[in-house]
Amino acid sequence: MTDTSTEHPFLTACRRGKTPYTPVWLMRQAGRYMQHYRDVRAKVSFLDLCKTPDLVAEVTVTPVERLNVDAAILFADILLLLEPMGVGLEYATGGPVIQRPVRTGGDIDALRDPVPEESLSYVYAAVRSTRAALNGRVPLIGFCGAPFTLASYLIEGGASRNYIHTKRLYHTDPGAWNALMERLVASTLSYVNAQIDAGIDALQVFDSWVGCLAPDDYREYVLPHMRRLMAGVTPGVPVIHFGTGTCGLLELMREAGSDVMGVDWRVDLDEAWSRVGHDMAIQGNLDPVALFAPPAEIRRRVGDILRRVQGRPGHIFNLGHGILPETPVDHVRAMVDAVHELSA
Ligand SMILES: Cc1c2[nH]c(c1CCC(=O)O)Cc1[nH]c(c(CCC(=O)O)c1C)Cc1[nH]c(c(CCC(=O)O)c1C)Cc1[nH]c(c(C)c1CCC(=O)O)C2
Repeated sequence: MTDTSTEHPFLTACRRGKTPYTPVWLMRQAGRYMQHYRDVRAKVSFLDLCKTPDLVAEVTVTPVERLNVDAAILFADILLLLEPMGVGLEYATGGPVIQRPVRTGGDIDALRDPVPEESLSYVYAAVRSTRAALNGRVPLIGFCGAPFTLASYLIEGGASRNYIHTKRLYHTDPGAWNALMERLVASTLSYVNAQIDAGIDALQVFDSWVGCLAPDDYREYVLPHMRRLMAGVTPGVPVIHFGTGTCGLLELMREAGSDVMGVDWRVDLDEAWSRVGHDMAIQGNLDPVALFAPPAEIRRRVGDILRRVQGRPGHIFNLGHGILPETPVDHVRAMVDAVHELSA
């Protein structure tokens, strides 16, 4: 795994090449389920942690060492890009809060356009210090939020159940909606292309909440923006496109143009793969709650997912969404070992 002269299996799988085993990493692999992370967070707030490159490197690398996963994901957050837009980003105990949500065309006009190279320079410093700490052991994944999911936080002011304000904006003022999405795409592209310049090896675009949309609304109000986003990413770095609840959207999401499709557990992986097409790689898709089962049951379920894809090159094993804070660490390690052993 320390041999940097050959490409790492994670990157080979993103390009649908044959690998000696199925590579695996986990969304939220750095987080509260790990004692080490809780110890760090006892001393520093979430935002200050994100803004301290040496601490970012430490919490990014620790799960790689403890779990033996095949990729690291930079410790950051999709909402960091919203802070320099001037809307008041805060991480409260109940989750992230936007203090001044945008609801009208006037609110959208008043947003600042972030200059990521300046206001988010701490992210690029974190990429460099994390790369140095990883020392070529595994590739580093950078990430961003997709414009729909970012817009939903900006408009709702936080998490949402029904996305009423978000949907009402495109129902009542599609011009303002498209202006907001265009600005989010432009800022996101400067943000991620500078992550690529700083040294990330792959990019994951999180459209976590896009599954709330009817397919016609996705096609009209989201897909054109996703296409421009994917087309604007500096070539050469594989792009993973992830969402949850996307069973009704997979064929449309394919048209956005990523290299890898990330799917949750609500769809069989082989069905998802044939629907997006075997000319794309696929990532997923164990239910995060399956990690609360006994290790023997976890292993059986890992085997079920691996059997569904029948060793076809281009599968990256992951959960269908992030690890939950209460998850037992030894069960996570048992899952990673099961993926490596059963796929070898
Ligand atoms: C929707 C979204 C957010 N952030 C992110 C998404 C997309 C992924 C998904 O769908 O879960 C992405 C994200 N957020 C975080 C990472 C770090 C890398 C990793 O995956 O390990 C990543 C990739 C750290 C974090 N981001 C956050 C935490 C918890 C903060 C803490 O330490 O208290 C972490 C580890 C805060 C955050 N940030 C966000 C929420 C909803 C929350 C609160 C939920 C929670 O508390 O788990 C927005």
